[in-house]
Amino acid sequence: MNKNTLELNNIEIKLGNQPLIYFNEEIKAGEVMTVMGPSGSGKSTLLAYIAGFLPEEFSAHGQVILNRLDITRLPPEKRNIGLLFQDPLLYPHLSVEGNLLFALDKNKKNRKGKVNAILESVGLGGFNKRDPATLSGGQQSRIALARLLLSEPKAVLLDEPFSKLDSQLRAEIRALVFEKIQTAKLPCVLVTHDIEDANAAKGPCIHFA
Ligand SMILES: Nc1ncnc2c1ncn2[C@@H]1O[C@H](COP(=O)(O)OP(=O)(O)OP(=O)(O)O)[C@@H](O)[C@H]1O
Repeated sequence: MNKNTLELNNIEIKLGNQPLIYFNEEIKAGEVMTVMGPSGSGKSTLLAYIAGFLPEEFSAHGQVILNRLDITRLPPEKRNIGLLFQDPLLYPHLSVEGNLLFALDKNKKNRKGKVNAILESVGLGGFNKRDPATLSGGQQSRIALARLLLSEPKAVLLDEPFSKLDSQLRAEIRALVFEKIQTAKLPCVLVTHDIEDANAAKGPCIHFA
């Protein structure tokens, strides 16, 4: 059974006429595939292709299959893919709770209960009314993770989400993110420059030239 699998089949991306990426890999449930390589080698471009927002300067072939469904031509909002970036990108005009409710389907029952539970699970129980600007970098990362989990993605893409954190905090947040990905049995692609991220991840490690 290949449920909860992200298949990247013969992905070929060019920038103008210039080949940038050729790529073929399968990421299983709970696995984190690490993508490393020099600046400009196409790491973020691969994530943009998987998520469905490749800029028009690029041309691409190949299939993105998520849980056996070909999502290659679906718009980003229909792909059920969660993203975390270097910046937590919290809405500054909303409280922590407001940020989390925003990510939660309006038709869900017990929305506040779900927010409380997810805050507990990322170690920030009771932070509901806090202004995101008053949170530390690590706390903001935890809220960004909570928001991602509330949106119930079927796969997760991480673009250097730990790189602004100091090394101890980085290890702590990385362990939390990997634990949640494993528990939810999600396939994940992690772009990073840090070999410690790659060592901590369970899954294939790819180097772009
Ligand atoms: N919208 C765009 N238009 C034209 N070229 C682009 C565009 N976006 C990215 N590029 C180019 O595509 C190449 C790959 O960029 P990409 O951001 O994927 O690299 P990266 O490996 O993620 O780099 P970094 O480690 O610095 O984040 C680079 O040469 C970049 O300049």
